[in-house]
Parts: sequence; structure tokens; C-alpha cells
Amino acid sequence: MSPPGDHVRKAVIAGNWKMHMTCAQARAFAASFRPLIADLPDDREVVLAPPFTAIPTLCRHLAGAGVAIAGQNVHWEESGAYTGMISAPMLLEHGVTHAIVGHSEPRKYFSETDEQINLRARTAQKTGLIPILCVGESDDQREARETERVIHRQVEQGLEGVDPLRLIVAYEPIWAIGTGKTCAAEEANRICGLIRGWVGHPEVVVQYGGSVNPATIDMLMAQSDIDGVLVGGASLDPVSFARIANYQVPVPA
Ligand SMILES: O=C[C@H](O)COP(=O)(O)O
Repeated sequence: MSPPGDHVRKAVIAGNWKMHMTCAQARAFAASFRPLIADLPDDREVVLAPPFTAIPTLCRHLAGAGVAIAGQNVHWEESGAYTGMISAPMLLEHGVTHAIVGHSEPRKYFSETDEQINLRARTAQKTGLIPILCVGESDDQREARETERVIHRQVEQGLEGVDPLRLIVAYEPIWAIGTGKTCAAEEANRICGLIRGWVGHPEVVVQYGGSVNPATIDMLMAQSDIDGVLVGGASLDPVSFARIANYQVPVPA
């Protein structure tokens, strides 16, 4: 665990739009968002993961605004007979720099396994994308006190052969996603610290995700082992996501 307040790693504030936003909506978002992040301190980076169809629009309309663009997933093959899938070269062609892998929604709805997620992360890195590996326990697993065991397995299997220095890990407790129940900042910090230890490199960027909003961001970012956030619902509104990106760590009394 890092000493309190010791933020040597650059913060990464990421938004995941999931299956929201047409190109017209992405364009309107970009127009409102751009001036609101014009004066961000240089201790942080902003990343947005729109649906694949809105990537070219967002890249064009946020060009020069200092916002990196992520894919919401990436296939482990660079091309092939995989109907409906998107590969790393297809993302890179548009200027995409990051790719989310192992989010709990594709794990649940498309039965993604840790082995597949590991292949996605490895291909992402091999082709030059930074993988954002999501890990986290369900409500039942938390009740059964299996949180550490589940996340340890996801980290160990998901990151086999992956370089910790070109990687982001997002701790997203499933029970906190889209529910309005943010994990207590101290508990999120504890798990993020464990993840850093399991990854085995002090420089790895570890985010928290799960109902992050403008009211909770400052306290989350005050934690020593939380290097950023992965935001779903609150990233769809430019004012609310800009407030999150402009977080201010409270000064201790
Ligand atoms: O990828 C983002 C997470 O699933 C969090 O979503 P949420 O902020 O809507 O809870």
C-alpha cells in the first residue's frame, strides 16, 4: 500500500459510455465538454470510451482537447472470421489509445472468461493499446467474503504475460455499478492497494469504478491507492463528467 497522499502516478479519469450516444449526441457532448476541461491540471489524463460507431466523431470533435479515446472492448485476433467484433488495428486506425477489457457486463452477458480477457489484454499491448482491465466481485461473492479471492484470480489470470507499466486496472465492484451505491472510499482504497500488490509493480495505475459521481469523486481521489476512476452513467453528461475530471482533493484540516 502507498503512504497516504503519496500520488506518484498520474491520475486517469475515464468515462465508459456503454451502449449510449449516437454520433449526433457525441458531437453535442464534445462541444459542451471541451471548454469545461480547458484548464485541467497536468497531474491527470482524461479518457473516453464511446460506442465503436461514435469513435470517429469523438476523435474528430475532441481533437486537441487532451482527451484520449478508448474502445469498450477489443478482439484478441487482429483480423478473421469473428462476426460483430472489432480488432486492435481497426481501433488504432482512428487514433484510439486504450481498450477496456474484462468489464463485468461482457463477462456476464457474453460469458467472457479470464483466459479470453487475458488474450485481449495481450493483443491490446502488443499492438500499442493500453488495456484497462476491469475486475470486481458480485454482491453474492461479497456476502460470501470471497472478494479478495475473486479479484486475486481475475488479476492473476487476466494479466499473465502483460506488462504492468502499460496497463490500467479498474476495481469495479459489480454491486456498485449503476446502482448509486459507491463503495466506501476507504474500502475501495484497500482493494486497490491489494490489486497493486498482486500486480507486483508500484507504478501500475489502479482505478475505482462504480456509481462515481460529482459528489463522491473528491473523497475517492484523496485515497492513496486510487489513481483514477472509471465512470459510467455520470460520464454521459458533459457537466457532470467535467466536474469529475476537475476533481479537487480536499486539504486535510
Ligand atoms: O465502466 C463503468 C462502470 O461500469 C461504472 O458504471 P456506473 O458509473 O454507471 O456505475
